[in-house]
Amino acid sequence: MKYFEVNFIAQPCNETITDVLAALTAEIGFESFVPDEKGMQAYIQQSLFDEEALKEVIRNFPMEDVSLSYTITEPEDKDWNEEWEKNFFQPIVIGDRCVIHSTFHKDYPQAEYDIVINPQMAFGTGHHETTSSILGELLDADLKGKSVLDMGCGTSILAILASMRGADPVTAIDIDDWCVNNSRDNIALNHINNITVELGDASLLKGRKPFDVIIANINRNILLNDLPAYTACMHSGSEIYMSGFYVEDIPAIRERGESLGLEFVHYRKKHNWAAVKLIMK
Ligand SMILES: C[S@@+](CC[C@H](N)C(=O)[O-])C[C@H]1O[C@@H](n2cnc3c(N)ncnc32)[C@H](O)[C@@H]1O
Repeated sequence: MKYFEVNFIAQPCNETITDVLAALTAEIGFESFVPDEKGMQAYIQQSLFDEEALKEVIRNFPMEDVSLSYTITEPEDKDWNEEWEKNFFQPIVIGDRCVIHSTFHKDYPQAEYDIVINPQMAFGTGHHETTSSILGELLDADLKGKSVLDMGCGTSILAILASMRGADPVTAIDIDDWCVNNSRDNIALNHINNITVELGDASLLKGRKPFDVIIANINRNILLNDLPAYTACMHSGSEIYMSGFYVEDIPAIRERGESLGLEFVHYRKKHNWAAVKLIMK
């Protein structure tokens, strides 16, 4: 999948300004944000990029006396995570029960669930707040014998933990072919044989049998848009765990869910990133 890198310069620049900029650009499809002392780099899939919407965000930026400019570049479509993966991806332990590491890590803590991930270009090493919050939910959930759908599976880290915790069968879907290929590699690395990986989006769900549990860590706008397709694949008592948005987005997600027959159960937060659990009534 091809991305644009947008390099924002903010004057003045501080953490509040880059946080607000990240929240507003996330609403128009930007996915990852790297703040620095001058501003922020942000990444968006080329197919989602709308420069008019970006100009609108800048024109209506809600903080006074902040000047924002940007340049757009196209990062090479290659395994640009490799350096990061080799140099910075350290093993991580979630909830004292689940360790995530890569094949090149030789020394890592032991835990009840041991997940091997070679992320390449796919999102999902467990380090991001949204992934670790949903991993925490999966560690608490009763998944034995339950059918699980992981929408926006990335590396399939969530699908893999669900399977290790007894979920069966598991379906993992992602819109990005890199993620689908990477998921298949990671599933094999973990010797799992009940996860089916598919390339596509919510339109693949039409006419499917209900899932007992749905996980979707994507972003606010895609979740708001695709939630009707997800709820169409739920039965009374099915659970849905969603993340990829900020705490201030919870009311919008909750309201959308409730209008589709879901009941809000609870949320978790990490550094202002939210994860919610809802149940079909
Ligand atoms: C934030 S990552 C989450 C990855 C992984 N599930 C995790 O929790 O770490 C979101 C993933 O959703 C995928 N995605 C984006 N839009 C999608 C859509 N409309 N339907 C399905 N997947 C989508 C992206 O390619 C990306 O892999």
